[in-house]
Parts: sequence; C-alpha cells; structure tokens
Amino acid sequence: MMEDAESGAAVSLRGLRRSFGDVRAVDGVDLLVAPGELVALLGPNGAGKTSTMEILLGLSAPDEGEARLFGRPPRRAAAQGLVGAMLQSGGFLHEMTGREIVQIMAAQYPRPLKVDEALRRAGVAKEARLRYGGLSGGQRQRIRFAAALVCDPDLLVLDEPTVAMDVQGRQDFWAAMREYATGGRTVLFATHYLAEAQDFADRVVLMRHGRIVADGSVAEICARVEGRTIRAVLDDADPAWLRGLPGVSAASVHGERVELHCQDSDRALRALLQRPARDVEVSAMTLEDAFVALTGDSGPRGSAGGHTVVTAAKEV
Ligand SMILES: Nc1ncnc2c1ncn2[C@@H]1O[C@H](COP(=O)(O)OP(=O)(O)OP(=O)(O)O)[C@@H](O)[C@H]1O
Repeated sequence: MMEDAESGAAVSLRGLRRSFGDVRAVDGVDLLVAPGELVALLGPNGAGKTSTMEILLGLSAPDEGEARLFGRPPRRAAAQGLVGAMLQSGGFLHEMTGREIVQIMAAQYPRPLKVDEALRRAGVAKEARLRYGGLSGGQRQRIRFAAALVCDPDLLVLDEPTVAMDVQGRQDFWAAMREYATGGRTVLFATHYLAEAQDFADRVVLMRHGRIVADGSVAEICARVEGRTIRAVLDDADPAWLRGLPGVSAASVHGERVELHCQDSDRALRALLQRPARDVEVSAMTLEDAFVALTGDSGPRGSAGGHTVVTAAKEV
C-alpha cells in the first residue's frame, strides 16, 4: 500500500536526516505529496523547512534517508523539467535583463514554455526588459518565479515566494499560482504568512526542530488544538486574575485588551463577566493559534489574525 502511494507520489521523502554540527536541521522527515496537492510548509525560524526543500531538490545530500520526485532522484526530475524551484538562496547576474535570465533557463529544458508566456504568467513582462540588478525586491521575485515556471513543471517548490512583495504583488502572485495549479499540478511552498497557507493550501505541514509535528487541512490542524479563544476589553485587567479563572489555560493582556485561551470557554466566560468586560468575542482556534500551540513559537510577524497568544507549547 505504502509502496503504491510512493511510486505515484509527486514528492516522497523517507527518513530524511541532516545535521550541521550539533544542529539537527532535519530530524527524521517522512512525507508523501500526491500529484495535484497544494501543500504549505510552515514552522518557526530554524524549523528545517529550507533544509528539507534543498534535499528534496537534490541541492544537498541527506545524512540519512531518501528523496524522490515522481519516482526519480531529484536531480533527474529537475533535468527532465518536471520541477521548478524558487529558493531564498542564490541569485542571478545583476547585469542581465530579466528576459535574458529566463531565456537561459528555458534553454536548459526539453519542453520549455515560450519565454514571453512565462514572463506574462509571472506578471513581469514589462519589467523583464530592465537589468535584474535595477529591479525592486518584489520585481526580482517575479523574475525568479518566471525562471521557475519556464520549464513548464509538474511540481513547483517555493521557499517564501512572496517575501519582499507588496500587497498587490502577493495577490497577483497567488492568482498566477491558481492558474498554474489548475489541471492537477503540485505545489509545495514554505511561508511565514499564515494567511497565504489558509487561502491557498489544501494541506498544511507544520515543522518544528526538524520534525513534522502536524499534517492535515487547515481545519484539521486547528482541531488539533482544543478549546476556544475569548477576546474582550477590560479596564485594569490583571493577568494573574485572568489566568486563575476556571476554564482558562493561558491569558495575555495588551493594554485593556485581553485574550484568553480556554479549555472550557463557557465556564471562563461566566467567570470573566463578574467584571465589566466589553466587546466580548468567543472564537474557534485560528491557524495562528494552532501554530503557536503546536510549535511553541510566538508566531511570525505579519501572519493571519494579527495577534499572538501566550500559551504552553504542546508536545505532539
Ligand atoms: N549551511 C548551514 N550551516 C549551518 N547550519 C545550518 C545551515 N543551514 C541550516 N542550518 C541550521 O539548520 C537549522 C534549520 O534551518 P533551515 O534554514 O532549514 O530552517 P527554516 O525552517 O527554513 O528557517 P527560516 O524560516 O528561518 O527560513 C537552523 O538551526 C539553521 O541555523
């Protein structure tokens, strides 16, 4: 059964380990991604996302374990134009135009897209006439996206693809990704923007300390974290009093705004309302709440929800 799933997988990682000195960057990662899946790889800084992606692309060798893309060694899959990648490391010559860069990439593959088509899909047709070195960070990212797309790959691997893009740039990028993904192509992307994972991915893989700690849909990941969140406005909020309320597992106070993580929100709410609380809101766990609880991290900047919660990390 496992073998069948593996032979048909777009990505198959088995028992991957990779250390740098004392640091276990990747510590036993097993992952199967089926063709057509849109997978977000999440985790705090240093969780091992980039190291995992570098191994799966054949850019670095694991100490143990094996990576396969469409049943092939990663480098063979890349040479056949089956996989396009956009990584954080590596750059292009600043003197070349964006168009020249994409042309050079196209020449390396058996069945490339037309260069103009790749530039159009990446939303960078006009700027591609300019020197790469003169482009803004967001425009460079789009040239890199066109370079990843030009081999017309079945799998895209993207490490923080929208970093440095403005709001419009991000929206255009994800629209282009939707166009790419129609027709059953596969995308694996790492991001610190949880809203991007929530909006685009049908599966979320959460990493911490080189290991996968949760894997499922956004709804499934959120359901892993029990309880609800109560938000309210309260004068003279006392964190110690709030933490001691029945049903409350963690509390944070920002000025007069309080946020309570609750195992039993009904009991917590009755206790909270002994005081004149206003603007009370009870909500299910968000992806950010789950991220915090499952990784023990205070959450990335700019992520969905715009708030962080103080809570105990939960080992899984
Ligand atoms: N070439 C290297 N030499 C030494 N240590 C490394 C190297 N590459 C990664 N590491 C270490 O391995 C761990 C995992 O790093 P990695 O870049 O894979 O994490 P990440 O989840 O991608 O983090 P970020 O979100 O910050 O990009 C970190 O502790 C990092 O410092």
